[in-house]
Amino acid sequence: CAQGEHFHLVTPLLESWALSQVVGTTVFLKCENVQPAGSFKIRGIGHFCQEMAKKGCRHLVCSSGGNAGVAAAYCARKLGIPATIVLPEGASQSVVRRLQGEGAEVQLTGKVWDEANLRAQELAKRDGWVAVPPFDHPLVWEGHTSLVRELKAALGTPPGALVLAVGGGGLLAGVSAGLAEVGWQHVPIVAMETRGAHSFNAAVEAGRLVTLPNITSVAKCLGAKTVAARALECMQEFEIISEMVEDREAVNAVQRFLDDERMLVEPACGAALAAVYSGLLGRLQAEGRLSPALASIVVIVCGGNSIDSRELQALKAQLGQS
Ligand SMILES: COC[C@H](NCc1c(COP(=O)(O)O)cnc(C)c1O)C(=O)O
Repeated sequence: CAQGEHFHLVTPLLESWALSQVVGTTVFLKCENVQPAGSFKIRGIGHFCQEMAKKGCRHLVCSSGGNAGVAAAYCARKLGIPATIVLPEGASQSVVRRLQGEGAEVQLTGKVWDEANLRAQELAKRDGWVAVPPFDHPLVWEGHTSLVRELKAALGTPPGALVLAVGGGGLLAGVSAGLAEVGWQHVPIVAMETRGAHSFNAAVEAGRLVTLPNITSVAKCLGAKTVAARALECMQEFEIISEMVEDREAVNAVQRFLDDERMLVEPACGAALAAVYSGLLGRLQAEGRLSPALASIVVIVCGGNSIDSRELQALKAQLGQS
């Protein structure tokens, strides 16, 4: 559909010489970090907000680790609807500043997203208010499918594997739906989390939804204590490999990506990039869980606003990295 009909951009699919060297096969980067509002979220959140506006919603309220909130605030401004964004207390100042810049009211409450979400659900009871789900809603997943249509248009033939990060599982659910839509349902998805925000991996290991006791990872934007049920269902319908990396691997990947491609992304995105930089993809090939001869690999560079050079230095110091 014409650009004017949706808020997201068609993003570049860059062939990365540097990451291709690391993996030994062609790595394409789907650059969602250059989307308006700074991450892939605009796809699903934009679609949801536009549908709610058509139904006469008068106030949007979004609980978020940060990026869904920035997307919701951006959409609200474009739609001329007031927005209230509820974030956990530890949310990065750069995100709070950005939200205020978008004209949204910001509330900080709770230690993790799940607690902020309780406040958003309360506020959504007000007349004309609508809660914008950051990851667990069919309209959000439907909006995210646009990413896969763009991959199909750009590549023609399916990639050997797709790498993405999992927080609440909305991106995974949307990409899976997109793969089914374009006939690529057999493309393996490497679903990455950081330890301490690994609600999807815990659910996969247990065979049922698991609620983590807390979020201990620095990747707060992956910090949903329970993954969406739909994400776990996708395990039955698609080729999904659930993997976990340490915080230091995710932050190291952020640094290496900055040096390799001159783009700064947050640790949530570093979790996906760590599949390349930590050697995990090579290990999966050696174990036979991925084909040794992959035609190409697409990494979804999900982006994220919760990072700047000062925060990266602080993270490296906190994790004892030079
Ligand atoms: C608690 O936070 C959930 C959600 N962030 C989710 C997120 C993800 C994972 O997407 P999901 O699996 O939640 O759809 C990946 N990469 C980035 C940069 C993200 O911000 C949010 O912003 O509210």
